[in-house]
Amino acid sequence: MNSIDVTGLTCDYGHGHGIFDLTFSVNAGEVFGFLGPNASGKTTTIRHLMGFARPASGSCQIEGRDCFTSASVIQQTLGYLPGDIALFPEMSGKAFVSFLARYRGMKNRGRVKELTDRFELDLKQPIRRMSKGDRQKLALVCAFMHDPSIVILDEPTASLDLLMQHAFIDLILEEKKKGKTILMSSHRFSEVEKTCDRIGILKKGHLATVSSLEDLRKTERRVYLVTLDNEEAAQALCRENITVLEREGRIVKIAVYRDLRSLLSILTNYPVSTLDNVGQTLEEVFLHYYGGENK
Ligand SMILES: Nc1ncnc2c1ncn2[C@@H]1O[C@H](COP(=O)(O)OP(=O)(O)OP(=O)(O)O)[C@@H](O)[C@H]1O
Repeated sequence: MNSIDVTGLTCDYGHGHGIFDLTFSVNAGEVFGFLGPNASGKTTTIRHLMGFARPASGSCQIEGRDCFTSASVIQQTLGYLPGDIALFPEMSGKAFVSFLARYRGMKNRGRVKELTDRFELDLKQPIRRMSKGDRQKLALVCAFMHDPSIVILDEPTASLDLLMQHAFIDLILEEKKKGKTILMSSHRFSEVEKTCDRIGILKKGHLATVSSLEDLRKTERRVYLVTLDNEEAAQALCRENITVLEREGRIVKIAVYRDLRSLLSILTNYPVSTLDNVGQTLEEVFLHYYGGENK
């Protein structure tokens, strides 16, 4: 059984906003990255997974339970980090953690100490006095303290500094080794690259792709570096009907889809000194799906 199943999930806010006919699943023991530009529908999807909203059509299930009709059961056991962390401001971190531990019926609270040490968080301070980063650390402690088998994280490192981002990556890799299932939305390519097995990319509420990182790297798109004899030729090449990613002096970086022949036939008219196939960074692949690439 998959841990998370999303089938035809739709929430139409009108004017093209929302999520449309999303279908994907997350296997047990998998870390699944959920990516997309701002307003592409990541939080809307996660809110449906948490059972906060009833789907307009389609459904989502966690371990076979419908996320909306079984929301309270799911919420009690799941680990969840919301995108907007609105915690009780007058409570101390400690009081909030105790409140949550009681709600979840937790007996063993050893994990709280381990997590606060890991993220260097002082739980004694009132939440209203915590920095944004501290509130995010508190939310992380709350998401993992009951050792859940499934964790859903909405931009878990948005407010963390570099050191703490590393602490987060270490935590995810340890949880992954323990067989936990994690779905996390993120804008940080490096963290996704280090932790995720598969990713789904959302664009304007539609799933642009669901793919393993391995397969993403081997996309049909190849990138070539063409070095010309002079800069004028490089400038002229950029005006051809090709996808130029960038030009630096005599060197032009070009994306090619499927067939190299049309590029080769154009290049026969140019003084080419070298042609190299270069590996793409994962960031370049993502940006291609995000739609930030110019012709
Ligand atoms: N309650 C709502 N009513 C109307 N429109 C909404 C509502 N919630 C979200 N939207 C719209 O739905 C779209 C998707 O929003 P969502 O918050 O899911 O995006 P996101 O991918 O999480 O964005 P970000 O990366 O900026 O956090 C946006 O255009 C947003 O304005």
